[in-house]
Amino acid sequence: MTFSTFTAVVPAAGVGKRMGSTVPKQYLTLAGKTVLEHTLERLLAHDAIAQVVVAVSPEDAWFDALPLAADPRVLRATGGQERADSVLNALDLVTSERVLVHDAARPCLTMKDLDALLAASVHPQGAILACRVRDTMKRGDGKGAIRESVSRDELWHALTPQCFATRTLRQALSTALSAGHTVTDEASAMELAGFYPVLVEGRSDNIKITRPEDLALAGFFLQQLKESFT
Ligand SMILES: Nc1ccn([C@@H]2O[C@H](COP(=O)(O)OP(=O)(O)OP(=O)(O)O)[C@@H](O)[C@H]2O)c(=O)n1
Ligand SMILES: C[C@](O)(CO)[C@H](O)COP(=O)(O)O
Repeated sequence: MTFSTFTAVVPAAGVGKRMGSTVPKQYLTLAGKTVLEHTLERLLAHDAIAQVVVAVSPEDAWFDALPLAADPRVLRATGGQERADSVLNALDLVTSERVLVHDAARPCLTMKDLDALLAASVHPQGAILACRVRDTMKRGDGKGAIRESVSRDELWHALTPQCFATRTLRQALSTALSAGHTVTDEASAMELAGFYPVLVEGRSDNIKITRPEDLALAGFFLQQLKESFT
C-alpha cells in the first residue's frame, strides 16, 4: 500500500518520575541503543514518514549526542511542562497536512501496526492504535473496596501512534490546554473538540516504558520482534 507523506512528532521531554532512573527513560539502553533510537529508527524505516520532530527538554544533554540527531529528517523542538505542551510545541515545526504522534517511550512499534494506522488515517476524525483490555474490570469505591464490575466490551487501552490532520490537532490541543483540561493523549483533545477518532486494534506488546520492570519486558519484545519482524 502506498501512503502520502506524514510527519511524526515524538514527545521525548519527560523526566520519567515513575521509572525512577537518574537518566530519563528515553535515554536508557535497550539492546545496545537508547530507547529513543529504537523508536526513531522504527518510525524512519517507514516510507511514508518523511520527517520526525522530537520534542526535547531544553536542559537535555543527551539528544544532540545521538547520531540520529544529525539526520536531516530529524528536527529538534523544545519540550514543555506536560506531554501535551511538548506535542503542541513540536507541531509548530510540522508542515505536512497530516501528523502522527508517537511516544519516545514506546520502542516496540511494528511496521504492520504502523501500516494499519496509516491506512486508517484517511478517516477525517483521526485514528489511534489501541488494544482491548483483557482482565475483568472493577470500579473502586475510592476507599480500597470494589464498587462494581465494569463491562470490558467497550474498553480499550490508548496506545500510540495517533494520527490526525495537523491543523485540527493543533487547534484541539491549544483549545484544550487554554481551557485547563488535562490531556494525556492527542485523542483526548480531539474528543473535547467533538471528534471521534477511529480505534485501530494494535499489538499489546507496543508497551510504553513507564515503570522499571517495563525495560526488561521491552527488551524481550524487541528480541521477539527481531525474530519475526517484517
Ligand atoms: N513534559 C513532557 C512529559 C512527557 N513527555 C513524553 O511523553 C511520553 C509519554 O509520557 P510518560 O510515560 O508519562 O513519560 P514521563 O512524563 O517521562 O513519565 P512520568 O510521568 O513517570 O514522569 C514520553 O515519551 C515522554 O518523554 C514529553 O515529551 N514532555
Ligand atoms: C499517550 C499515552 O501513551 C497513551 O497511553 C499516555 O496517555 C501517556 O501518558 P500517561 O501519563 O503515561 O498515561
